Amino acid sequence: MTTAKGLEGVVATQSSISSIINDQLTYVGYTIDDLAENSSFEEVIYLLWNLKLPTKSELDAFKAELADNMKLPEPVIDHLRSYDLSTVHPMAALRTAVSLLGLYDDEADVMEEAANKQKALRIQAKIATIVTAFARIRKGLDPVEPKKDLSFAENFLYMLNGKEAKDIEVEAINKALVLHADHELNASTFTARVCVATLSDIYSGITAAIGALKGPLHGGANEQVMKMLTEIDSVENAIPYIEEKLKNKEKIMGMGHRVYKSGDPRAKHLKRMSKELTKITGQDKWYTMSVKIEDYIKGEKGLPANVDFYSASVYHSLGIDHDLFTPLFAMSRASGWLAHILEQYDNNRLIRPRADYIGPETQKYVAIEDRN
Ligand SMILES: CC(=O)SCCNC(=O)CCNC(=O)[C@H](O)C(C)(C)COP(=O)(O)OP(=O)(O)OC[C@H]1O[C@@H](n2cnc3c(N)ncnc32)[C@H](O)[C@@H]1OP(=O)(O)O
Ligand SMILES: O=C([O-])CC(=O)C(=O)O
Repeated sequence: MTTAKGLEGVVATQSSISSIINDQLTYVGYTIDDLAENSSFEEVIYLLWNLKLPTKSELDAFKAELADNMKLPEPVIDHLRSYDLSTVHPMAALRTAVSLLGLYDDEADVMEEAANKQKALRIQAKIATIVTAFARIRKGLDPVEPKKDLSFAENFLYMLNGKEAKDIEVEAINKALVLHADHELNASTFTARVCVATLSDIYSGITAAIGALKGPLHGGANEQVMKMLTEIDSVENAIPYIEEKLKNKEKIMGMGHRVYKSGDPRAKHLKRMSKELTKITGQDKWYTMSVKIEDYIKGEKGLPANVDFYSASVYHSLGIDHDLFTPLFAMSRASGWLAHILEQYDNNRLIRPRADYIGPETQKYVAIEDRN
């Protein structure tokens, strides 16, 4: 048996959803650069789920359906109110709430394609409502109901802050949502596919995926980047801080990638946004510090910044709480998870790799009173 630690280089499935070839990311053949500049998040969700861009009337109908499904069942809101708000991480709350949503969906275990597509829509629509309801409840505020005439990005900011956002904020969130929507067989998407390949339900698949995204080697890195920047605090302190971390063999969050070697094509968009937004808000030290770190790590270790690196200063300059950075990633990536779940159901086979056993050879059972 040959083992590929961390499944590096293993091709585990075929997919028509997104590709990473020569460090270029495409969704259904459209480059991420084109989509980031031109598309709305709703258009991207439609693309990932239908493998084609919508016409104007298809997009209008899809947006209306999403908006219609954003409201949460009351018991889910009550449940969010029941946590110990001082200790629960929003990713844990989101993971639990998505699982709970399944209990209020009569079709949760109906496996027909049409029912699964409807559930995908319901989950995608409700995920921003969960994140924002939790964010408000823990501040002692009431959740804000979504407005049907707002886009997904507008509604997220509206439900979070209780007032409609400025155009520049909406553009930034929309672009971030587009950039994070799908990424081939990343750890959380693979998790979702493994889960539903047992023919388990869609809520289980998304719950499992949220759990995988939460980790700091994956989506959880964006929160850790901001923690690091906050600890560094000044531009002068950036390189000495990083030198110390590298000396201690610690990883620098937001740097490195399993697949990209020359650079993550999403990072340049977030870098540009970070420059613009930190300047407008008079907090350009976060951007300057980030550039210094990026250049230093590239020079010292040859590692590129990944999608999580500049998203941290972007979200910070939009006034978003640092522990909401990964839930924001999840709101976007849910669209990719759901696309992959539907694709997995469509051409399913149980996912079951082997392990190369390296434990003790066959042993004789020892009665408990004879063990030492
Ligand atoms: C949305 C996303 O999930 S993007 C990724 C988000 N995660 C992060 O930003 C966390 C920091 N980065 C990392 O931990 C890694 O680069 C990963 C997890 C993204 C990719 O990891 P892998 O491909 O498994 O690389 P692995 O962890 O084996 O590292 C290979 C070598 O590069 C080093 N390395 C990799 N990333 C970093 C880093 N961020 N800082 C310092 N050294 C690093 C490792 O220490 C290792 O060095 P060694 O061979 O001397 O032991
Ligand atoms: O693909 C990966 O390994 C991680 C990543 O960048 C993502 O999920 O967006």
